Formats: sequence, C-alpha cells, structure tokens
Amino acid sequence: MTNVGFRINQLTNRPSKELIQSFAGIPAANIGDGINRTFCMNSRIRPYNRVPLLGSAFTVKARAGDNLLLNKAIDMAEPGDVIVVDGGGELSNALLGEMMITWANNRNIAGFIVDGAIRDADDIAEMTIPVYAAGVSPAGPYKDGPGEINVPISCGGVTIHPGDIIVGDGDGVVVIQSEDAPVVLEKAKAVIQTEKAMMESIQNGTWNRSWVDEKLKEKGCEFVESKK
Ligand SMILES: O=C([O-])CC(=O)C(=O)O
Ligand SMILES: [Mg+2]
Repeated sequence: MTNVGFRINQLTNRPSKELIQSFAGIPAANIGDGINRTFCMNSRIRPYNRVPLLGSAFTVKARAGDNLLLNKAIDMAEPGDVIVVDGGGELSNALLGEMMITWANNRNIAGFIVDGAIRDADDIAEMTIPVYAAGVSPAGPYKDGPGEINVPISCGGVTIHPGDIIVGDGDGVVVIQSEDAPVVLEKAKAVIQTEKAMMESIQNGTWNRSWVDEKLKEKGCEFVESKK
C-alpha cells in the first residue's frame, strides 16, 4: 500500500538548459510585471546572500522542523536544480545550514529556497550558492521524517511544481511553469524595454506624469482648495 506523506519521486520533467538559461539576467520584478504580479513568492522569503538564483525546481515537502527528506534531496538533485522546501513556514528549527549547503554546492546544485528557517547565516552570506529562506534559528532540525520529494508544494504563498523555472534576485523569487516560459520571457523582455524608455525620459525630464491626475479624477479623488 502506498505510504502517503512519506514518498520519494524522481524528477523526470526538467526543462531544457537553454530554456532555463534564457532567463539569465532578467530581473525578478520584470518577470513579475510580465505575469500580472502573480506567482511571486511573498516577502517572507528573502535572500541570505547576494547571489542570483536560476534553475528548475526540485521540491521537498518537509515535516515542520525536520530535514530528513531535505537531506535525501541534496543527494538526489542534479546540477542546475533549485531545491525548494515547503517547511510549512515554521521557524523554530533550522532545516538547512552551512554543511548541507556546502555539500550541495560541491554537487553544483543551483540554490535553495526554504519556507522555514535556516542557520549558519553569517557563513551563508559569504557563499557563492544562492540561499533564500523565511527566517533563521540556531536550533537544529529533527531528522525523522515524514515528508515527500518531488510533489507539488507551497512555498512563499506560491504553488511550486517539480520542474518549474525559478528566478530569484534581491527582490525575491518568481516561479514560471515551463509551458508558460517562452511567453513569460517575451513579456519580461518587453517590460525591460518599456522601463528603459521610461528611465531615459526620467533622465531627460520628459517623463509624462499626466496619468496620475487622470487616474485620481477617474477614481473620484477630491482636490481640496487651499484656505488663505
Ligand atoms: O545540522 C543540520 O542539519 C543543518 C546544519 O546546521 C548544517 O548543515 O550545517
Ligand atoms: Mg550547521
């Protein structure tokens, strides 16, 4: 009988390296604007170093405070995988630290996102592998399970499917389902062009601000006369 809640799946649907790499250098905010502000992890998930994150999701559903399945994931994941952990947002016990991350870095894993706590934050700040998490704690994890690997999970308020494309930078993390990736890329590039033109007009003083008053009027805002 299947052991629901304590199962390990292989990851079989990684997007192509070319598709993943097409997002290199594209700011997360521009992708977020290109996808109508959806599929952006909430701001509880923040970077613990300044290394940009790009890869495809290898998911872990951990029992809160327990990293047995995450330990299995760092042995199973392949170069370019981003290990995304649903720790239920629980911050009492760190699920990940310097030793596990160093092991994963040596295996060319692309990075970590933990909806839970990490520890060894001062060391992680100096590392060259990106690490995002919801918090830190000096308290270590339990290592008993249960949990699952490569199932749909929740992380930072977004549903993550194994194989989703993950992009992170100083603003946070956005998630792209691989079937949407070509159109999302096109839209993010269009946002970059629009912002470039906008920045030029800001710098040369021609930025058209008329939309602000138009919108205020449309929404019924009252402009109060100043009293003498
Ligand atoms: O003890 C643990 O499981 C996590 C940790 O701090 C490390 O990997 O350095
Ligand atoms: Mg440690």
